[in-house]
Amino acid sequence: MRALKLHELSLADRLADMAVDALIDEADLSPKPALVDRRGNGAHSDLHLGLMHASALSLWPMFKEMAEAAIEIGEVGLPLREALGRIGREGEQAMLTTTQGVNTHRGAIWALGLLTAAAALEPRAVTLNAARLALLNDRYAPQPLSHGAQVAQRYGARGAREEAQLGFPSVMQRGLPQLHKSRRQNAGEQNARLDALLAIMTDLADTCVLYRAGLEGLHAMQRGAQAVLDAGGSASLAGRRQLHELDHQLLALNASPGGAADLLAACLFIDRLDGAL
Ligand SMILES: CC(C)(COP(=O)(O)OP(=O)(O)OC[C@H]1O[C@@H](n2cnc3c(N)ncnc32)[C@H](O[C@H]2O[C@H](COP(=O)(O)OP(=O)(O)OP(=O)(O)O)[C@@H](O)[C@H]2O)[C@@H]1O)[C@@H](O)C(=O)NCCC(=O)NCCS
Ligand SMILES: Nc1ncnc2[nH]cnc12
Repeated sequence: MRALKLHELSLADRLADMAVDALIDEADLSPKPALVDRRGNGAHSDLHLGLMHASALSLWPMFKEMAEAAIEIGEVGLPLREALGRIGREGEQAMLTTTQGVNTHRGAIWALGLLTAAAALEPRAVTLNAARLALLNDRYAPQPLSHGAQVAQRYGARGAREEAQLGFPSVMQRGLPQLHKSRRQNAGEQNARLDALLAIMTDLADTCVLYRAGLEGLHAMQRGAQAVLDAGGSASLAGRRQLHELDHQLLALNASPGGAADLLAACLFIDRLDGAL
């Protein structure tokens, strides 16, 4: 039998591979504060690493379909936005079937879905086109009283929607520059990725943290992440001590930065895409 050559994969196949790889790399990265990783389930009683992997793999057909819709429709506009909304909702159902009802990757479906579609349209304008798509109003989107919506009412934090509408500032201005900086400093790839996650955490209005632990949790996350970076980052002994301290603090507050984790996956996706151009 002839071996499958990677370059024979379609653009949509390759983008779906990159999105799933980014989710699996995020899940495997350890030690992440209060998140599911190779050490354990962090602040989650209903999640574990195997479930995160299964969830990520279940989303491959959805990412492929999103990329194909973008290629077929060919431009940013309401038809593509509403196609992505429909495909995203079906993907969410596939995820919930796989995880038996546990929300593993809702935020990632949103962020990586927009980025995958934008990459299929024009790989050199990914965050710009993702933001333009996020600004369009999907007329068929249900308006559930999600955790994000409840937190928006209570604290005025706008979370995942705004992050995408602004072109992913936490990724482009914090995560990616830190990833590159830590790599330049020879921190090692895993430490560079941890530093990128921490950089995202320093300023994010993570609605998962706000919902579970309020402003106290959010401030603990932001300050603790900054303290690790100030101490020298994950590759330094002082930074590692701060990282363990942050893990303990967030676990005590039951504060899981799931939004930051999704944005790290978005950061790794864009990094991979840049490398492929
Ligand atoms: C437009 C949507 C993004 C909906 O947003 P909204 O804020 O209304 O809804 P949420 O359901 O709260 O989902 C937002 C998820 O985004 C992640 N997130 C949080 N803060 C940010 C941020 N500042 N920037 C970016 N991303 C952020 C986060 O996802 C992760 O957390 C999930 C677990 O959360 P939760 O269920 O609250 O978990 P627990 O506390 O553990 O629950 P319990 O144990 O207490 O039960 C996990 O999945 C991570 O992924 C937020 O959860 C968009 O989602 C939407 O409209 N979707 C509909 C389908 C659609 O149109 N898709 C579009 C395809 S392009
Ligand atoms: N590693 C992780 N742990 C908990 N929630 C998450 N949401 C996305 N990635 C996650």
